[in-house]
Amino acid sequence: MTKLIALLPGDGIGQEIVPQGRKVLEVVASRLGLELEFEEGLIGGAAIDAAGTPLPEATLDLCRRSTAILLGAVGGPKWDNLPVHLRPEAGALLPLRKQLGLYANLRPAFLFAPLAKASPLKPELIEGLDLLAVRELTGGLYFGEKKTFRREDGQETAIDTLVYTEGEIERIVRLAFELARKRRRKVTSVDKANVLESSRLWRRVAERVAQDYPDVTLEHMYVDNCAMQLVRWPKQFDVIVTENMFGDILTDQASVLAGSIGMLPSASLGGEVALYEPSHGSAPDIAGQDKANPLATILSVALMLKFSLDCEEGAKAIEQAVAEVLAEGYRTADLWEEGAKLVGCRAMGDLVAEKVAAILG
Ligand SMILES: NC(=O)c1ccc[n+]([C@@H]2O[C@H](COP(=O)([O-])OP(=O)(O)OC[C@H]3O[C@@H](n4cnc5c(N)ncnc54)[C@H](O)[C@@H]3O)[C@@H](O)[C@H]2O)c1
Ligand SMILES: CC(C)[C@H](C(=O)O)[C@@H](O)C(=O)O
Ligand SMILES: [Mg+2]
Repeated sequence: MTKLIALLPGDGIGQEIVPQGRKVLEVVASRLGLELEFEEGLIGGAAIDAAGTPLPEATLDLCRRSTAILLGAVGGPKWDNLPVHLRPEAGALLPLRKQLGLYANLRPAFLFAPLAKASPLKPELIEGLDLLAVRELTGGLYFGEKKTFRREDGQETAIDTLVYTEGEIERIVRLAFELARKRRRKVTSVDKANVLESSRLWRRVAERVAQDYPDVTLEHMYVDNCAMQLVRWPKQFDVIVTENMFGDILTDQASVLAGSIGMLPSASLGGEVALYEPSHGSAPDIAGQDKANPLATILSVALMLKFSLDCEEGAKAIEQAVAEVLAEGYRTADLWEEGAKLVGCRAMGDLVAEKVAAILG
């Protein structure tokens, strides 16, 4: 049966990287006999400009009809002065995640061996890095009550609220344990339980869930320590599970260990449709210049094959293709090192697509 893939390029480099992801997916599909159909939708600033709203009904409808979604990025300076809820980020990306029930955001930080020199850490600290961040995606500070008002003393005041229910915590922590079982059997639950009530609840729930997984080690770590440990000794981590905003910040940091933010893919799961997107943003500083690294998007396609299209073989072929292209010395500018062969976004997409074709025969 033909499966529908929604393509939402969005803004900035989103327009350049999504076509590379599609190209690679089409090669996998043609070699392995997957029947896929693609339909493009508007989101973010592009949707504001074309349709007057960051998340048009037609886009939501397309997403709901799809098996999986490949998203580029949203946002950019052009829309920065809009009220928060009308902006591409809080007006489109967050409601899309929420409405599709995508509470689990998986962000694997994996160092491809040829990129050891692109990492800021010494080779012995970084070689073999393979950690998985499991970020809660539809709760916490992003989704609690917010308001701005003038206090009695005349001070302009703003409030954001960090709310979690035990059910929201339990489902994400449970997923982290399930994933750890297929890996190195260690879960680090990251919180700020020395200060926050929501973190104290998070810790209690994590302890409770851990009882169902006696074969997996649970450790708790404060988020500030985690930020430090990530650059001190990242290989101590297997699966990190944490609340929405902590996960947002820690994963940008972890991406650099793997060479660049342009290397960090993501899968957002939990609903009937899953969403795949690179962890980075629309990179307005390099947009439209064919400089963006498309590998986070291409590796997100590998996650799509694994989690939504039941095609482990295609996912593995993409990962192998990326490894081989990097081993041959090709680099986008963010990964540049002496002696490398500099390529643009489209050329990197072509190289991976050709390699996938060769691997799958
Ligand atoms: N999921 C999303 O759609 C998403 C994620 C993060 C930020 N944003 C939005 O993107 C806009 C820009 O945000 P920002 O500048 O803070 O973060 P960003 O991730 O877009 O860029 C940060 C830095 O990383 C570089 N970079 C990012 N992706 C790259 C890639 N694939 N290849 C090479 N270099 C890359 C950029 O050039 C920039 O120097 C903002 O509007 C922000 O809200 C959207
Ligand atoms: C754009 C923003 C709302 C988004 C987030 O914080 O979730 C982004 O930073 C991400 O990491 O996907
Ligand atoms: Mg982020």
